[in-house]
Amino acid sequence: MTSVRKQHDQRTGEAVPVVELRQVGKAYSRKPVLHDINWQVYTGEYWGIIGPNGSGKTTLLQLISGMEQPNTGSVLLEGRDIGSYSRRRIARFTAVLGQEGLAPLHYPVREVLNMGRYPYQSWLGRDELDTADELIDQIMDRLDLRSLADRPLDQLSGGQRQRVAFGKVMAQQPRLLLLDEPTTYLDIAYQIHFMEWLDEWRRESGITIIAVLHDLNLAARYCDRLLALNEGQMIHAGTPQQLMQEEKIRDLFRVEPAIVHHPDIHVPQLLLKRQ
Ligand SMILES: Nc1ncnc2c1ncn2[C@@H]1O[C@H](COP(=O)(O)OP(=O)(O)OP(=O)(O)O)[C@@H](O)[C@H]1O
Repeated sequence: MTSVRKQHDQRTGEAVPVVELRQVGKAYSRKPVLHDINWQVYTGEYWGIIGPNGSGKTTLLQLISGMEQPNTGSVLLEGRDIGSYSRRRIARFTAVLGQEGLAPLHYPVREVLNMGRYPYQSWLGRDELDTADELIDQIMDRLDLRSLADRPLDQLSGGQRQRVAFGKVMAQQPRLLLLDEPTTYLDIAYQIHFMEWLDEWRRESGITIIAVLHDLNLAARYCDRLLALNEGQMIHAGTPQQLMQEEKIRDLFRVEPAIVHHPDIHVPQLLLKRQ
């Protein structure tokens, strides 16, 4: 797998954020859904976005992926306004994995993984990476997909399709990975496998990850930073230790929390008391 290098400002020598939001606001049909978001994400960071339903998490991801445009402020990728990038350039830079994974189409798994290489292929289908086939093989091994290589997607379970979707974004070799509740359809064993694969990939390649996660315990365990949104406002940004505090979780989600510490890895974990 290729590794991602940190970008620096040539004049000042300072690290340039991979993603920067400056005073970003977004409204749908005049209804504001994000207000004045200022946020910087640096190479190799792993951010979890948390917050109640409807707080603007998916909209934030859509602004960073270029699917939606802000009404006010600007979104920058490596210091340049996202509007100045071509579609193909964004497809090489950013990969998006949603909770739905992939539609159950009649395409074999290997071909679907190969679709992740489209941004690198000429119109004749030639990949600019000579070792693209080996890359796909490595990904299939890592994700336990070898035995499914020739099976069409529409004969796989939802969880298997989600693994294929993950393989496809790995094949895309992005610098930035955006995940929207990626573990929703996975059983608890695959949830942990998935988060471990992601962690391994990040450590090897230095990829930057931003993930919307409803499961605060997974977020606290794997992310090194959390951003909390409430009604379109950025309420907190900090480490899991800073955010996973009873008062903050109570205010954000209107629940009665009890924070305990994981017995092995000493990260804060959430239990819910009866209301
Ligand atoms: N395409 C759209 N058109 C109109 N309103 C939208 C659109 N997309 C989102 N919204 C509204 O924007 C607000 C934020 O939605 P968003 O999906 O970003 O929230 P979320 O935090 O991801 O929610 P959830 O946790 O339920 O997935 C909601 O009130 C939603 O109804």
